[in-house]
Amino acid sequence: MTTPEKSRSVAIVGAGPVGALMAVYLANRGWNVHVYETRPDMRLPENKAKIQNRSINLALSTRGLTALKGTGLALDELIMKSGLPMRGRMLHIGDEGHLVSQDYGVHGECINSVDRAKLNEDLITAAEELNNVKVSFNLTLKRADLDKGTLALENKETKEIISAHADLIIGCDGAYSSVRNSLMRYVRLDFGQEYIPHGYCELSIPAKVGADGKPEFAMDPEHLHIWPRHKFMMIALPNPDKSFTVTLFMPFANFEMIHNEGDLLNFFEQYFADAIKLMGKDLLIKEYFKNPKGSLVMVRANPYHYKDRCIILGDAAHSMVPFYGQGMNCGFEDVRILDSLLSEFNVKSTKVGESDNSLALALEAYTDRRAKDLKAICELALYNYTEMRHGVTSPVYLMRKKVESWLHLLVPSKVIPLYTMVSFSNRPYSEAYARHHKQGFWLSVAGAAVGLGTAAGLLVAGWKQRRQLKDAAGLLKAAFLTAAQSAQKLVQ
Ligand SMILES: Cc1cc2nc3c(=O)[nH]c(=O)nc-3n(C[C@H](O)[C@H](O)[C@H](O)COP(=O)(O)OP(=O)(O)OC[C@H]3O[C@@H](n4cnc5c(N)ncnc54)[C@H](O)[C@@H]3O)c2cc1C
Ligand SMILES: NC(=O)C1=CN([C@@H]2O[C@H](COP(=O)(O)OP(=O)(O)OC[C@H]3O[C@@H](n4cnc5c(N)ncnc54)[C@H](OP(=O)(O)O)[C@@H]3O)[C@@H](O)[C@H]2O)C=CC1
Ligand SMILES: Nc1ccccc1C(=O)C[C@H](N)C(=O)O
Repeated sequence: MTTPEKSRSVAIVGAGPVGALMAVYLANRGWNVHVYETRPDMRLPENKAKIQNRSINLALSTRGLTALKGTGLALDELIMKSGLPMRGRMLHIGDEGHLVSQDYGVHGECINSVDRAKLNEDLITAAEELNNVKVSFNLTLKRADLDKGTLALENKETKEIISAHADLIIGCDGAYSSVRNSLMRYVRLDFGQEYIPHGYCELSIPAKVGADGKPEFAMDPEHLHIWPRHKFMMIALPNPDKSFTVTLFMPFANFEMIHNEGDLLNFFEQYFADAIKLMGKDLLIKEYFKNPKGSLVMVRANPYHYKDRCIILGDAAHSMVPFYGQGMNCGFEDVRILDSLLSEFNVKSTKVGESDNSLALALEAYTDRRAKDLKAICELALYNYTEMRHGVTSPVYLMRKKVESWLHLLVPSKVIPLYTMVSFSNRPYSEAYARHHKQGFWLSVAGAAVGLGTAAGLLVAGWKQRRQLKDAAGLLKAAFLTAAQSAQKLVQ
């Protein structure tokens, strides 16, 4: 007698961007999907006010777009309808905010500023439009029994505990994941949580009124604006209503030194004078004191799964600091990769007898293959903070960037800038990381050679002219530092 086929049911905990996208992918495979979300439905007008002023926009790039496209529902196009392409960084240097543009890619590649709430709402709607998806709000997962496949969920309003069942439980419930807490009781889960000493506060630059009375951007909207101040920084991303969402990242110790309006204005006059003009003092004061000072946490976990019963994805598995603009992109890539493994291991939408362990194998392969990539992007995200707040102003960094871009144009298969590999490709993060290090030595040598050559040329051509001597001295210094770095790397 053959065992009757059993439809696979999946409970996704968390209807954030990753949970909603996972729901679409699994529904496309014919699974029965139920998503449980602790928050109220943010598409309802009465709930909108509750989520205001929390990380309003996000940078969406190739990995995220590839996963959205992979649904076959043109979700990439839907989200990009209101996305604003940013082709580079605009640095606001010094007290007067002298502007310097640095392109992200040599071929005009862009990352895109998208509205977090709208993206999340669009994905939930796309999931709900599929017949086999149900989304329930106001339900908080309290605990899960992974062997039995049961979930205990609390109704946020009535506090009643309801129970649900699923063959597979997927934790997409963010950095403080409850599914992960349950998973820890079933597997020897290596786990780490680390707060960095820096936090963030969101501010804004409103649209200005144009000559025709219509709203206009107060700064160039095709850039991600950065005020690099070495130990801290401020950034701004454009919004479709022509405002900018500004985020001030700095050590909590510095936030704690600002007690009143006077302290705040003194601090901004000293470091971000050009931004005060754009924000307006009143709005700056109002937003700074009203908006929360968020913390920044890194979470690492391994493994990500338990048998064929549970897996964690997105921030639940790998919360990272936001500085590469990759957290959500990486979470979307998690979904795409898990889906491709379900195909590779021929996991059917129905379970075929007790001996069908295809799902367990697919989940195991996910942990095995994904771990090194998630480790790499978490490290890169942290590294990018130093680059954004400090590196972008250093001559060594600038020279390396230039040389790297030239070489990429000349020999694109041999030299690819790290930023291009991370933000404009789907190449595994660990490969990008390893390749960047390999390229590093030769780039430093090439950088030093270019620097020395240019400096020597300048010296010969204009040794009498002080200004050129100054330029040459700068370049020589950069070349020397680059050469010293190369030598150091060689010794290591
Ligand atoms: C300041 C800042 C800027 C960022 N900028 C970018 C960027 O530019 N680009 C980028 O790619 N990433 C960015 N990120 C990272 C990005 O926000 C996250 O990686 C992304 O939100 C993760 O999505 P997620 O669905 O895994 O988790 P979340 O977005 O955290 O969603 C989790 C969901 O689960 C729900 N939930 C939690 N607990 C429970 C429970 N017990 N029961 C039921 N539901 C639950 C939550 O309410 C939430 O809706 C940024 C992060 C920050 C803080
Ligand atoms: N990597 C990072 O540094 C950061 C990442 N993020 C990511 O972006 C997502 C969206 O951000 P946002 O909307 O601001 O998220 P929230 O700050 O609103 O938090 C989302 C969820 O996490 C819970 N939570 C918050 N702080 C803690 C804590 N210290 N301990 C336990 N649980 C906590 C909240 O529970 P409750 O509803 O009970 O308050 C809520 O369920 C986050 O969920 C996270 O994944 C956000 C901030 C920093
Ligand atoms: N979205 C962000 C949120 C916070 C901090 C940085 C970003 C970035 O996107 C940085 C961008 N990738 C850069 O390297 O210039």
